[in-house]
Amino acid sequence: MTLRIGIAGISGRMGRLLSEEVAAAGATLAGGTGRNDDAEALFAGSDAVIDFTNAATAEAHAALAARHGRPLILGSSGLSSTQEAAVAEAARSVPVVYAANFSPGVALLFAMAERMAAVLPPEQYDAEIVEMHHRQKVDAPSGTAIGLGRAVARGRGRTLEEVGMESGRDGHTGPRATGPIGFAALRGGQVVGEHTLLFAAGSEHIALTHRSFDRRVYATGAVRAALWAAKQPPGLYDMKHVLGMG
Ligand SMILES: NC(=O)C1=CN([C@@H]2O[C@H](COP(=O)(O)OP(=O)(O)OC[C@H]3O[C@@H](n4cnc5c(N)ncnc54)[C@H](OP(=O)(O)O)[C@@H]3O)[C@@H](O)[C@H]2O)C=CC1
Ligand SMILES: O=C(O)C1=N[C@H](C(=O)O)C[C@H](O)C1
Repeated sequence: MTLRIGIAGISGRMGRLLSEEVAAAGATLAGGTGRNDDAEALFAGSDAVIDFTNAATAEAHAALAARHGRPLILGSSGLSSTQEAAVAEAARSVPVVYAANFSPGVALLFAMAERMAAVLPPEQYDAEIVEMHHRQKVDAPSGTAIGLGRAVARGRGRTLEEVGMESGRDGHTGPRATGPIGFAALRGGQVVGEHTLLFAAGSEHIALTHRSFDRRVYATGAVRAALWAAKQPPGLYDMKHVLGMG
């Protein structure tokens, strides 16, 4: 029997592509919801649910996934620490794949960022993250930019909260502090998603850039994650686990 996958946010930019990718993967589209639909019924009638909606809805859907015993694939970004704690709580009873970015390229970028940060001393190499997205995006910095920041902090043996984030520089900011990671967010046009991590030192710069040209790459990754998650024990996973890198 094929896996029945439900899609929360089915009419959105990602939701429409996800419907196509579910069919392309040979799975069954169990149904989909928008803002005014019955999420309870979606979870009851699906073997796994993919959510690309928004932060508040993602939190509610994490609780529904746990209540119905359904794997959850979570792509929504902009979650607060409290909302992320609710996702982690759900992952105690069901598999949850929570990825800031479902493209394989970004999974590799995170791994490389962590390794580079482990080698380049923060006293000499300032880490700066620049991202650009389409004008409809509502959260900043992007989930992927925050994920990159977390990877850099991890490479430096700390958390992002410990090293600190410097974003929205404007006016008389004073010299750059040593340690915090800088973030800049650009918005405009129809840019699907671009991220650059820059390590800047006195005598050299090294930059890693990822560009998505088609958001289908995220949809393919999310469906792959759903098929994978359906066979996993409860736990909090991300794309590196799905790709066998974790
Ligand atoms: N992790 C990843 O790889 C990626 C993550 N994203 C993230 O996914 C999210 C969605 O992105 P995108 O598709 O571009 O955004 P859209 O705004 O195009 O789509 C979101 C959809 O969710 C719907 N929605 C809102 N509230 C609910 C609800 N309570 N129940 C069900 N559906 C609801 C919206 O409906 P309505 O229009 O009625 O409000 C809308 O159709 C964002 O957080 C984005 O950052 C995006 C791309 C890749
Ligand atoms: O909103 C988007 O479009 C995207 N959101 C994700 C993010 O916040 O990182 C992933 C990708 O960059 C596209």
